[in-house]
Amino acid sequence: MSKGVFKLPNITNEPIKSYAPGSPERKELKSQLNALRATVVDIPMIIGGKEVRTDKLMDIRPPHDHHHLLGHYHQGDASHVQMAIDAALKAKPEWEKMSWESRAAIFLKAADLLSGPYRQRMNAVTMLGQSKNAFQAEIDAVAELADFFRFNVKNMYEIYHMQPNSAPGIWNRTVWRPLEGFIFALTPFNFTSIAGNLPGAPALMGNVCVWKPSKTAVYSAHLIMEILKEAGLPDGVINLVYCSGPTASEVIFSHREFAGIHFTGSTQVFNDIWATIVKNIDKYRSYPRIVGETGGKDYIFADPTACPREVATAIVRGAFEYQGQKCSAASRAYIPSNIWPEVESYVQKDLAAIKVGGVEDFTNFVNAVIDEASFVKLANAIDEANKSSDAEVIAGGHYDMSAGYFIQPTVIQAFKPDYITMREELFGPILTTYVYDPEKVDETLDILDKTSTYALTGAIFSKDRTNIERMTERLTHTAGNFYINDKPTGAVVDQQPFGGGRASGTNDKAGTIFNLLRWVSPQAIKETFVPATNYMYPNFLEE
Ligand SMILES: NC(=O)c1ccc[n+]([C@@H]2O[C@H](COP(=O)([O-])OP(=O)(O)OC[C@H]3O[C@@H](n4cnc5c(N)ncnc54)[C@H](O)[C@@H]3O)[C@@H](O)[C@H]2O)c1
Ligand SMILES: N[C@@H](CCC=O)C(=O)O
Repeated sequence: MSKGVFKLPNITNEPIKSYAPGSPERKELKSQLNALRATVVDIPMIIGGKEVRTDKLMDIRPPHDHHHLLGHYHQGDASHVQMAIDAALKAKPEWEKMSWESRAAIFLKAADLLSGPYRQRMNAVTMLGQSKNAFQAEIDAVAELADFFRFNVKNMYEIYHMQPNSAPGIWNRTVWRPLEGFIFALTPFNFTSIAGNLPGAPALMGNVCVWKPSKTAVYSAHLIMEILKEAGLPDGVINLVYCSGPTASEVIFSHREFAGIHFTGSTQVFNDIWATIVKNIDKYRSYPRIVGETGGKDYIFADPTACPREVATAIVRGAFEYQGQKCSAASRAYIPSNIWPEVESYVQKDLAAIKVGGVEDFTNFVNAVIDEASFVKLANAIDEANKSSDAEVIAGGHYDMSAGYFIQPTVIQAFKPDYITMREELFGPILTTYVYDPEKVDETLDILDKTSTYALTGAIFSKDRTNIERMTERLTHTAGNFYINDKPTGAVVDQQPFGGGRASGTNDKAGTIFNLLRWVSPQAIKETFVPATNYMYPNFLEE
């Protein structure tokens, strides 16, 4: 129990290291990569703090080098999901009782372990397991995850300070109770930080969790658990299981104690989950909290005054960093014909210079896509564009999975604004451009608004302040994260709170109080110091 109203340590964004040639961090990271490549790891599930192994071993291989074996993980089944729920519910009473400052200390310590002694191991497992280059791993797996852990503590502190006023003679208080039951964290492959934040945020607020990571991000998920354990997270507060999504869903969504889902992933999976929860609503003790950040069809829109070099740089970084596998990645661009030849020539020049290959060679800007299923989907989209009279592949277009799942950064020019790759999320290094008549800015903004069901990120480029204001207003519902003269990726915790609307999610803004408020059920307490002793009020008295 707290005996003091404590101040938090100063909380700021984790500084990002450069990994420039000759830097100590580059040397240390390279030696971690070599060491991990020379080992075959065995990764168990973690349920109730115990390592759980099965006889079903699944390979872990780098997407950019799928002939190489990094290790195995132990695949569970429905019985392990049930074990995880039981372990979570067993840990719940003690965890709920733990003081806020101890919960805060665990997550602050985890952030310091991650950004300190574990930094290069975390980068290396993310690089090898998810095919991220050094810079992309650093901004995600270290900086953003440490930021989530630290800023969530700051936000919890602010929430706990949200207290009501009290009239004389009484004391009103708000107790920020965790939810009754357990939370299910269902996490995607593409961001180690998101994977750690989805169970981490509810746990910090006093909840217990079952966590099922993506099968292609088990390596980094396991390391997050190791760090949390070392930071002092009690056994059973977060339980890590590896099984198929439908297997986990079957057990979890029919459990009476299911209290909420913290999801990030594709829109269709989230829609199915929502429908299942609705179907099962009578089974639950309380109305479950449903938080999901989902897909995108993120855009860059340039007006006729935009600077071609700036637009081209935003396209190359926004569409192709991490192989376009950021939910925020630019995947459609609207460029007016007066600047298009110059924009295209800069993009072509940059793409000709970009190196594609494994993460071990730090000069590779683009690495592999996550797995064979994604590779096939992207290769098919390129083939379709090559066959279509409504589109033309104008850059890249090559793919090869003999050594790793490599898709060359590709630009498709669509001749119709509703060509399929202008509408549907592909989640890979493919950008589709539509060149419009500079006299038709307003009509093209309407087209942009109506072409896709998503509304996650978007960027406009212009040198004209009146246009900037007009476009910002016109596009207000098209993006939860909107950028003016910048690429649509790279949101930083506490600076550009992340999340989108429409089919892109519930927009609860990870890393903010809005998200944390979903994991508490406030209780209002009124305490009266001198209770009434007469039931009558004066108005009932006779004249
Ligand atoms: N909006 C955001 O903040 C944000 C951030 C990152 C990723 N994303 C989105 O995530 C997607 C890419 O990630 P992904 O490929 O890991 O997504 P995914 O939807 O395939 O998987 C997400 C999680 O759901 C599980 N899952 C898959 N099918 C399931 C099913 N039928 N039932 C239950 N669980 C199931 C997966 O095993 C994984 O753990 C993209 O659509 C991307 O836009 C969104
Ligand atoms: N926060 C990341 C997006 C995470 C989604 O995959 C960005 O803004 O680029």
